[in-house]
Amino acid sequence: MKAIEVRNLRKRYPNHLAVDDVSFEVAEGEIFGILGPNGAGKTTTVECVAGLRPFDGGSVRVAGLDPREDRDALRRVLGVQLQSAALPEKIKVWEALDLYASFYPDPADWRELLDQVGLGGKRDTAFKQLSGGQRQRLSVALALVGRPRVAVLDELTTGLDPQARRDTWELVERVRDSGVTILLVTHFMEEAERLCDRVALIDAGKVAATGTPSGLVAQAGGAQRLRFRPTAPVDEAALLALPEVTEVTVHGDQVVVTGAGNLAHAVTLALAGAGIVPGDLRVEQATLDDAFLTLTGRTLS
Ligand SMILES: Nc1ncnc2c1ncn2[C@@H]1O[C@H](COP(=O)(O)OP(=O)(O)OP(=O)(O)O)[C@@H](O)[C@H]1O
Repeated sequence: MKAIEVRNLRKRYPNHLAVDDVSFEVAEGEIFGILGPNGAGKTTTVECVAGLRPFDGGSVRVAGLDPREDRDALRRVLGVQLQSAALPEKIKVWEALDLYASFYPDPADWRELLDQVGLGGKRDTAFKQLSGGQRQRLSVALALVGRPRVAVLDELTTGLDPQARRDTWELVERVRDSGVTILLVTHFMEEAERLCDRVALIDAGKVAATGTPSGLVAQAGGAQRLRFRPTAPVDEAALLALPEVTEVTVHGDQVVVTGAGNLAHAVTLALAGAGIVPGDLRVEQATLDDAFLTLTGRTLS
């Protein structure tokens, strides 16, 4: 059985078709990403998956359960961390966890969970006194306190500084290693590339493509770019004749070579043969953003 199955999901708000046709499957133990720009319909999709929003068409199963019919059973297998997790300002960290734990028949030991998310020293701190990163980690702990099989994490690292973001990524990996399947919503390409086993690229309420991050990049052409300042003029035609090269452009004293395969090796070898040194050589790999652009004509940001 798949951990999550979404088929032809459709959700219309009064003035807006937010989710037009979204289908994907998530296997047990996967970190599955929903990646797309602001307004693409990501949050609406996961809210429908989590049983928090009615939808107009299609079907959703989480661990075989229908969020519309099996609400109580769903609550026991699914943990949800949403973008706008609002807690009372004065509630202490331990009180929030204790409260959430009381909703479940067999909750996790929240003291252990606090240590796992790195908030062991903050148990008596009021919610309003936590930093952004600490609030995010508390929201992950709250999503996990019911020992879910599946966790939904929405825009988990938005607003965090780079170090807090990396810490949160490690936390998510540890959660997955403990056996939880994760559905992760993000509009950060780096986050999807770093964390996700597979990704659905969502644009304007539709899935543009689904696959592994590297597979999606390769599917969209998998282009690489080399930039360098040659010590002597390059023979553009000779570079273009290499099977790895698709384009050569010269901007002032900088040359940009685009291609695929073992591009860096082929080009540097050809340059060496001509006695040219590629100064300031930089190799740029195509990213999920490039893949998104190729597939949709839009960028993620
Ligand atoms: N409650 C609502 N009523 C009406 N329209 C809504 C509602 N919630 C979202 N929308 C609209 O639906 C579209 C999809 O919103 P959604 O929040 O699902 O996108 P998203 O991909 O999660 O974006 P973001 O990353 O900005 O959260 C947007 O155009 C949004 O303005």
